[in-house]
Amino acid sequence: MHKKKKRILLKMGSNTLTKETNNISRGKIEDIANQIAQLQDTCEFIIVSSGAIAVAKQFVKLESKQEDVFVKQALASIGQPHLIRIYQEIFREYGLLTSQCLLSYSDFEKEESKVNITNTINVLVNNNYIPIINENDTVATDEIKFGDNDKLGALTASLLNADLFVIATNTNGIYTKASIESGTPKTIKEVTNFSELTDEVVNSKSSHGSGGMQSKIEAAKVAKEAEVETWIVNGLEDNFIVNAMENEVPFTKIK
Ligand SMILES: Nc1ncnc2c1ncn2[C@@H]1O[C@H](COP(=O)(O)OP(=O)(O)O)[C@@H](O)[C@H]1O
Ligand SMILES: N[C@@H](CCC(=O)OP(=O)(O)O)C(=O)O
Repeated sequence: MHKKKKRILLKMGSNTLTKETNNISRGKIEDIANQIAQLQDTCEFIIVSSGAIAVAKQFVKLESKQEDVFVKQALASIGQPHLIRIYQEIFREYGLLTSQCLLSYSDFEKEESKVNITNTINVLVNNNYIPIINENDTVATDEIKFGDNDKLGALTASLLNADLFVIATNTNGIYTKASIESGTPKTIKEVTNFSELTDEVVNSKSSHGSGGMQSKIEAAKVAKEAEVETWIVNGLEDNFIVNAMENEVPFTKIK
């Protein structure tokens, strides 16, 4: 009998996509494609990817006396088609098909939009297309102001009944605060109760990151309410999804 595939929502931040440089890493996108190709018989993927602003910054500097956020929105508009082109080129080499969906938080508050998102994405996935989702930064500024696309990932994972929400970041999951302070970071392997985490988050984030670990914890809460399990994994490492599945690397599971 045909077994139902495990639906995985993968969130890639700018930081992991650039491997902490100022350029999008084609190698990282190849790593993602390679993993999806390895897992395609048992898993189906939906990707929430940032990186539009980072790509645009590689080749354009916008002149504007306007607020920073307007400039970011314009950069996102310039970078998004390039970001998707890079995904499309690389994924095609692995025999994988891609599509683009631009969403915003407010779309998740309207019943009609929710039904439309679900229907579109289900048709895409059922036809072996991998939807690549980003915030529609022309109309919404939630994520470029506060978030990390983490919440967008959580809302999408919840709406689309994902079996697993994987947040790729630049640490081996959530570390204990004491271990960060002593300089030997130690991963919290499993979280069942969010109150355990309130004291662990420290006030730092990576070079391109915007929300820090707190926004990932908030996202995991949203996912948990919809009974979706979240994994926070180190997306800088090669084969990070497969290795987490095989328990070969430290990461944080939030059930
Ligand atoms: N307890 C913690 N464990 C791990 N990282 C933490 C913790 N508290 C804060 N952080 C910070 O959160 C960062 C990850 O968030 P962020 O920079 O927004 O990443 P991304 O760009 O992947 O979304 C880490 O690099 C680290 O500086
Ligand atoms: N939507 C925007 C970025 C949103 C954002 O800050 O995301 P992240 O890289 O996850 O911190 C983009 O694609 O550049």
